[in-house]
Amino acid sequence: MLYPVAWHDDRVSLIDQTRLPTLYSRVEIRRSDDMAMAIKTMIVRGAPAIGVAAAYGMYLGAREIETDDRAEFLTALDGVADLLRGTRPTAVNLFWAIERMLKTARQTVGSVESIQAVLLKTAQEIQEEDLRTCQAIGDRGLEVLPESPQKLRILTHCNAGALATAGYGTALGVVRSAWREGRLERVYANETRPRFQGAKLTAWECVQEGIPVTVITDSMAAHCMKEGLIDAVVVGADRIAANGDTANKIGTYSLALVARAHNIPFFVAAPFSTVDFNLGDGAQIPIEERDPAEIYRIGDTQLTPAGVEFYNPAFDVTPAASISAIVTEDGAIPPEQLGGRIPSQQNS
Ligand SMILES: CSC[C@@H](O)[C@@H](O)C(=O)COP(=O)(O)O
Repeated sequence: MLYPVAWHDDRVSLIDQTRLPTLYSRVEIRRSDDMAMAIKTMIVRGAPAIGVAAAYGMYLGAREIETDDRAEFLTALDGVADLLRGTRPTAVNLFWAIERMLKTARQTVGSVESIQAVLLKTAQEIQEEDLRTCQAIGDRGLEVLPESPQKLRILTHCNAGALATAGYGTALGVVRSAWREGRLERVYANETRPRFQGAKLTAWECVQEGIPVTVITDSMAAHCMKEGLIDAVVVGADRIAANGDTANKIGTYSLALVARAHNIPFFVAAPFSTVDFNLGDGAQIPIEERDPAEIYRIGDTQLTPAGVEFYNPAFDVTPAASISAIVTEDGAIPPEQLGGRIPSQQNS
């Protein structure tokens, strides 16, 4: 199993996802500002993995605070939270994990040292919970996949795999479970412009596990559906509003539309930590805009002439009505019923 975030004695070890698939390497993180930078530069990426990384970032920041005074400590910890919150705006798991760490710190009675110890334990719990959650999502996904053909061809977008979570993955968790149960023929992976998470990361994960994978460019999805090559689409999510509208990697929305046009089921696989029950609908989800260089340059190659302008939104919002079901750790939920399913810990 792949673990993109790992705690080792006194530091966090991250798989450097900017270097895959050419090079598998790990980056050692000892400070909260380095963790913030790792999230911003996408050394670690994918909503649940960002949440886990931010939780450890909060602990690293807590460890850096030099005071015995509880009030001073909690004020300084708010500063760490602000630093980490400023890294990426769309994936709600980031904010969810930071809030949970802050709440834990405020509720812990005792010395600063004891709060620091509890924060490390909480970050580890968030990580372990996400791994269990993803395994549950993967297995519960089997309940909604089409019954025929016996072996399915599943199309996915971006990377919602082990690399994007504590391990196992959400959308790719469903793929992994289907593969284990003999229900998968192959994965079609959209390359996912502009950063190629599908071509680089999803394909790499599949190759690691011997799961047959075909990479296509994003513009080929409709054609492949028309050719009868796709039985189901399964994607992850960065933030889901209470009405089921779902923000995920740019290109997901058009994929949902073409899936509907071809009568192919379109599933979102995500943990409850990705649902933002405070937002009534997807129009309120903040969409990250990234450096235009992601569009106009690949490696050292400049793709466009000088003088053109760019727009580089990293995510889009798929309306709930275009989603067949949201596969959570509690099973598949019709998007319109999501609002009634606030888990108790998010209700408080
Ligand atoms: C289980 S990960 C789900 C999403 O976070 C994933 O599909 C995605 O859009 C990741 O975007 P990224 O910009 O690579 O962080």
